[in-house]
Amino acid sequence: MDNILNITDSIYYVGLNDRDTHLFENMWPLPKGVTYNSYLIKDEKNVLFDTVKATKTHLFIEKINNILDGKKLDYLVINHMEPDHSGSISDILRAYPDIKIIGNKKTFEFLKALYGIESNLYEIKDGDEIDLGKHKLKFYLTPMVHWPETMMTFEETEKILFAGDAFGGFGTLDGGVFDDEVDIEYYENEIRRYYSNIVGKFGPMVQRAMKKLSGLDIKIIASTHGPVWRTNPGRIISLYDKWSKYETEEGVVIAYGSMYGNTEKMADYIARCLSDEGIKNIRVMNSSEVHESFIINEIWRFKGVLFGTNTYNNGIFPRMENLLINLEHKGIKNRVFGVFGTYGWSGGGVKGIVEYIKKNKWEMVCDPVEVQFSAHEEHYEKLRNLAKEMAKRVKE
Ligand SMILES: Cc1cc2nc3c(=O)[nH]c(=O)nc-3n(C[C@H](O)[C@H](O)[C@H](O)COP(=O)(O)O)c2cc1C
Repeated sequence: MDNILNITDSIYYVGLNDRDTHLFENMWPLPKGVTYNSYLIKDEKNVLFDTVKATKTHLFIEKINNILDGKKLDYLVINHMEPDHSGSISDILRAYPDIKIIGNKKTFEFLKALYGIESNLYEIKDGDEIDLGKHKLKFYLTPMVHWPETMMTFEETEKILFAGDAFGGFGTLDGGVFDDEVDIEYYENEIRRYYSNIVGKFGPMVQRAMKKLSGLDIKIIASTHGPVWRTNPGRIISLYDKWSKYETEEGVVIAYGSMYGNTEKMADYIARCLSDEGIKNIRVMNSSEVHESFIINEIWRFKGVLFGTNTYNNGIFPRMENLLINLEHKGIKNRVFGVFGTYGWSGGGVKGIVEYIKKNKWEMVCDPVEVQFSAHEEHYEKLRNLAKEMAKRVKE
């Protein structure tokens, strides 16, 4: 019985690190890896919470077998059906053919459509409870955090919330698993990146879920990604509250696209002017170099957003347009925006960004600043003015 990690005396961590996958959802970079967390309660009835990505099934089942030590697995609770958590369900069913799979109506629709599984089902409704012996589970449906079937399970004796993807983040657990065992600031940035990239679009549904859970005396939050919060669960709850309300800090993100440095020159000048105005948090980010995942993360944090682009084939520089498409998907709100850029002959880059801003009803701090080929002495006043208007708004 080696390598067994207890969350409490009878609750075990059976998740795994993934340092091999480079892109989460084949899209979001994973420089620090990711975990697929799963948990097991041993009681009169033994229950597993979610599974792991199919690439990790073998190690996962080995861990479960070690802990159960010949005992049977009675239930599998599926809080979320995304394949990074549901990928081992078929194998669990093969290993434990008598298991009952607990989920809601939508879970079972997805289970059939994804894996063809239609047997061993135990359907629950919002607020239903199941007794395990010493432990008691209560189910809370939390749709669209961030899929339609998503739910959370509260274990009432030890007051632990099995939260699915909510409160989770990127980053492997390198030894430490609990919030008090790790440098939590190292994880917080990756938790916000996970939130903004994966869950961010669903802020109102996160708020609805948090209201539903607000009466619970939660001692431990066990998400399906990242650290387990046992010492300060209030910290991740308040961060989630802030992010899902689209609240901001004082600071400006300048995201730009530039082939030959002319638009970048404007970005650097504006950044210097913002600093003159007393803004300390300024992030100048090259959209060709920095994946939009990281730019979105910074935009989720700060109130001011400046977009810079050259003109490329009559339109926005493609890497910048990609960022705009993503931000539009995320439904970003409560920010103030500004635009600057360059063109050679006909223009179209700056105009294209302004169209995005209008379409999304995002607020602009002042008119855009556009120059032919490169900014010179006569353009600096306008750029300084853009920085001043932006600084004024983010300090409000
Ligand atoms: C491949 C390419 C395509 C371009 N397409 C246009 C265009 O359609 N319309 C235009 O006005 N300028 C166009 N330009 C000119 C650039 O927008 C201009 O040179 C600008 O100063 C480049 O800024 P940068 O150095 O920040 O990339 C193009 C330049 C290149 C290299």
